[in-house]
Amino acid sequence: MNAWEVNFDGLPGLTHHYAGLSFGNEASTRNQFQVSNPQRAAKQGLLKMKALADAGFKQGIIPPQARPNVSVLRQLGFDGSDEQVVAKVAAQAPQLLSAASSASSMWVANAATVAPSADTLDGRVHLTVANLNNKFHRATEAPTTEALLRAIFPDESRFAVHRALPQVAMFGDEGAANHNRLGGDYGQPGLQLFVYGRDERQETQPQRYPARQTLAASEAVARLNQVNPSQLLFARQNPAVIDQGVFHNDVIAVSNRQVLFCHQQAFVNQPALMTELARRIPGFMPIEVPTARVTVADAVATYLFNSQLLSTPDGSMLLVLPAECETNPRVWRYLNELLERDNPINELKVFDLRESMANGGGPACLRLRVVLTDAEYRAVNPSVLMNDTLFATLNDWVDRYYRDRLTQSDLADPQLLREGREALDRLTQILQLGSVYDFQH
Ligand SMILES: NCCC[C@H](NC(=O)CCC(=O)O)C(=O)O
Repeated sequence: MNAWEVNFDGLPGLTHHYAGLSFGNEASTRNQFQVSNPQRAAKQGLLKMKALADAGFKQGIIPPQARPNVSVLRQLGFDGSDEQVVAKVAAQAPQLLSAASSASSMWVANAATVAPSADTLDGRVHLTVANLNNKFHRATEAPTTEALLRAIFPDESRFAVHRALPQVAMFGDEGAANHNRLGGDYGQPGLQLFVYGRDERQETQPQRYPARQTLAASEAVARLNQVNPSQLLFARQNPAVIDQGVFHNDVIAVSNRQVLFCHQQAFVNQPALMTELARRIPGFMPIEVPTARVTVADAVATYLFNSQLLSTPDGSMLLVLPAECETNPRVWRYLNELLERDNPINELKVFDLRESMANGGGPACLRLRVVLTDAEYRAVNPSVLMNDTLFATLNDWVDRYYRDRLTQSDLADPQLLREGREALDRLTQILQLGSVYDFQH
């Protein structure tokens, strides 16, 4: 079956700011209380989407969530009108207002785990929403993520959207950021490699930072997504790299078709894993970057592996990288040698995504990959697919509603709440999504 990889990018929201909410994500901690520029964040995201759409890749968009999240603040005991809720939390617990205002839903690699129809027992595309249980500000994303995915993939005869796993640590699930699909053409059955950081039943844990994804969660997602059991493999991320800031597997590995581009220290028992992958994937091509060339610290600082590895029509591959890779001489030298070597990667494309990067989100974090057949692609809500008109409309929309400067104290401004709702109401019309936000009900 002919199929495509369609990338759906999350759009940074109007309250994008640096709150230091993600312990274990070193960029988040380091940049706490820096001044953000939500308008620039959104435009950087839109430019990546447009450039890839112009280069012939299929590209969609996933809108931001409504923030501050007033309903979660009510759940925590703040009451009154919506404006009063915001005023009270700002005065009594500004860190909670910050968490309830996070624009973290932009990192849609954590929105869900996707199984293409070629891999599933019922022949539908399955998407299981991630519970993001490890961080409060992210765990609140799940219900709206589910509503958005249902609005984007409405045809239940082709798409199955599953709600998030139970919200407990045992089932901590971070979505596609800990999931790789390897194989041949996109439309052929692939091998789904689920990567977990923690298995509550055994094994040592990272010492310093939390492991967000559990094996029990990965197993449940594979069941929900009806992945053919013969196409499944579970592997453990190296706890030592989690302790160095690799909070998701997509900070240390990226795959496309037969290629797995990863650091030498990415996985536990890595040589055995590579042997197993070589046995199960025809033409498997690992590209393992040795520590002697690029350290884990360099990988975390530059997000070398948080790149998008995209197939071009001639069968070669393109690596989409954040600008931080270009300014690190070791990483940049390695990448340029990679182009010369015998492998499918023959082009690098660099994007300025600094607003997102400063919170620990690179090119791969910003996109959710959904492999779709022609018929499935035609069943996607067409209004979310990127083209010249949508790009122009969204740029105007960003200019109209987004601020170019935001700090923690600005979150208390009741006008920010009103601006956000007006903007998202308009956005759901542009993208023809119907009523997906709480405030619209
Ligand atoms: N895949 C990239 C996810 C980045 C995200 N950062 C954050 O939520 C930081 C938010 C802040 O600190 O303001 C996270 O750690 O889950």
